[in-house]
Amino acid sequence: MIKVGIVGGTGYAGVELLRLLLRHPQASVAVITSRGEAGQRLDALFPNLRGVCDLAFTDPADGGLDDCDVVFFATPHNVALKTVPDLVERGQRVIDLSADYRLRDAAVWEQWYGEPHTSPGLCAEAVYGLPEITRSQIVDARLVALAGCYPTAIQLGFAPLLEAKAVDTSGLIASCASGVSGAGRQAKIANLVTEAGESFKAYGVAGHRHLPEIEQGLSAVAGSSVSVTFVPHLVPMTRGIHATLFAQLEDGAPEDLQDLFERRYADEPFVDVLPAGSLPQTRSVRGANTCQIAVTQPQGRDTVVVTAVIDNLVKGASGQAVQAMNIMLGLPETMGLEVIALIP
Ligand SMILES: NC(=O)C1=CN([C@@H]2O[C@H](COP(=O)(O)OP(=O)(O)OC[C@H]3O[C@@H](n4cnc5c(N)ncnc54)[C@H](OP(=O)(O)O)[C@@H]3O)[C@@H](O)[C@H]2O)C=CC1
Ligand SMILES: CC(=O)N[C@@H](CCC(=O)OP(=O)(O)O)C(=O)O
Repeated sequence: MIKVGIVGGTGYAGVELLRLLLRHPQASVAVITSRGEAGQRLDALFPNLRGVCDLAFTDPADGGLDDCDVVFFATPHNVALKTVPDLVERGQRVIDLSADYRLRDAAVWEQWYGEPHTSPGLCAEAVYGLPEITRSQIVDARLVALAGCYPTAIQLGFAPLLEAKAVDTSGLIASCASGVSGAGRQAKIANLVTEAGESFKAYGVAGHRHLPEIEQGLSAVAGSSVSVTFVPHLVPMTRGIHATLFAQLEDGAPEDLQDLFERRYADEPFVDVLPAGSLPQTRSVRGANTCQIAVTQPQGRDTVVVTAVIDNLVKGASGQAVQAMNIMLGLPETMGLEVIALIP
């Protein structure tokens, strides 16, 4: 069995990791941390774990991660930065769900995250964790910087078009909406039912911290600089991201975009290209590690519209983290992830 540690076990991404790992046939959760709930049994905080898990939270300052084969960080930004270098040095394998190592240039990270980056050397070594694009590099990675939630949906949606050099890379547009769990479990007035409910709003229009990550990833796929206008929205639902992606087709683009997408993702267990004429909805992927995608060319004109949905906590975070772990350890990629989405 693989001994696993989770730093940040009281957050939404942490408890989702637990939901998946407690049923993973090859993983055994040895340590799960919380500063605020140290000593408390997990099932006291999360009653869905009664009878499934008799672990208690430990304080991250008390150690315990040394014996783990794989350590997941499900912590806010600028937390993994402080511990990951030591773990990696000791030969432990780390999957960081935060953005601490996602940007290859630490100076760009500092600009967007507003803190000094204390281990810039590891940014170059960290492997970006989006298996459908970086799988071969994840195999031997010591540190996986897991893709963000919006960046996952956006990159999976645009990748086939960019790989085929089918679209103008100077003017991609991504209009996306996220459920409220994307903002984490910490109390924030903006996320109260009374504030976010019965409402729909854009945020971060002038510049969201996922923009440099999205442009970095898409530029790597395209092999040239890609420019994106990214507008996120908050939608009053618990889970889910819906991405509507727009691009202008170039002369010489493949005629049959449906075929392009179907061929690109034919062997991907977690990407489902819907039949022509169907459009995805977030409820079809709730709880599952699936990205559903549709490609449309409205009225046969030169704008292509891709719609993509994921569960932000699964394919956008914890499911993708387990997928990366499976790849790193040479396990079947779908192990522990064969969960069917919840309807309704
Ligand atoms: N929510 C989502 O949809 C997604 C989240 N992510 C990323 O995953 C990470 C976790 O997100 P989420 O679960 O939503 O966040 P939450 O705010 O819900 O949880 C954060 C967790 O980190 C712990 N924590 C906070 N500060 C520290 C610290 N200094 N040292 C150790 N532990 C700490 C908290 O526990 P305690 O305070 O008790 O120690 C808590 O368990 C973030 O980086 C987020 O960006 C990525 C993709 C999607
Ligand atoms: C609705 C909401 O607030 N979403 C968060 C993004 C989700 C997240 O956790 O970001 P990472 O994927 O980078 O970890 C935001 O816009 O900042």
